[in-house]
Amino acid sequence: MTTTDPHSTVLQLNDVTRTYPSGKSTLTALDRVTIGLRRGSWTAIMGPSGSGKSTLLNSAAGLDAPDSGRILLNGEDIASLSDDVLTRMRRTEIGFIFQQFNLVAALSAAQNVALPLRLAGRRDANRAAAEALNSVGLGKHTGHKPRELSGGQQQRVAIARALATRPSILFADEPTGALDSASAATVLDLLRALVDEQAQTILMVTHDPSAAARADQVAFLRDGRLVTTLNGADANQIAATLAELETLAGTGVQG
Ligand SMILES: Nc1ncnc2c1ncn2[C@@H]1O[C@H](COP(=O)(O)OP(=O)(O)OP(=O)(O)O)[C@@H](O)[C@H]1O
Repeated sequence: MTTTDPHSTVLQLNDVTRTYPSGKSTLTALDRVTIGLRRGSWTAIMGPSGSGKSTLLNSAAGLDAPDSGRILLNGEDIASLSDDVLTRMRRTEIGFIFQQFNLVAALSAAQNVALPLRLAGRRDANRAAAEALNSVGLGKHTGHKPRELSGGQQQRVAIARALATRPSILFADEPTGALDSASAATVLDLLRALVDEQAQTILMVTHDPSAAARADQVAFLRDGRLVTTLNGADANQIAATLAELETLAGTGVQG
């Protein structure tokens, strides 16, 4: 399913709306969001608490179905896929990394990375896992359990695991939220290199303006709406935009 067109749109959300029941009314977590991610681009999603960032990530990853609108992954409408096909697609076309790494504590780094490859039926899972760990600079730590690794190293194992199946897109939910600034910088350098050198596509939710500044574009949500996008902005510009949105969040005032 992976396309090799260097300029292709990997992920496209068109007019995506997601509501939740809230007492007698409904809460609009995503309000007609439209955004496209080109291959080899890194997009950060920011916004005040409750603005819809997690809902956007979960919808884009096919974990949560929108009420209306379309989500296309490599041109395919994920709503049109059967559960089986969607599950298989998630295993191979989508990688996920989380704030708390979510590694299996009882397994070594290599076994953690081999897991998705085994699920995908790959016979060369061990070799591919070793290669993936090598590529994130952890070739000497393949036998270590998560507790024997630093937070930054654990996140790099998680990145190797997420990318082992060579997915079209990597979803990152606060990937540096649990890291000190030096480890965060190493992880962000790795993500940047994946985008620049391997044309990896990344969609990242973060509260940290300096993490968002490493992305190519920063999309800001407020009250479920995509209100503005910055390209190539520095951390100060991003922090200022976020602060402005935080003062307006929940007011219904259009920024
Ligand atoms: N399962 C759910 N049931 C009801 N309401 C929900 C549910 N999930 C999210 N919401 C609501 O939808 C809105 C958007 O939530 P979401 O978690 O996407 O925001 P967020 O920007 O990720 O917030 P945070 O930065 O605090 O993680 C919030 O008002 C939230 O309370």
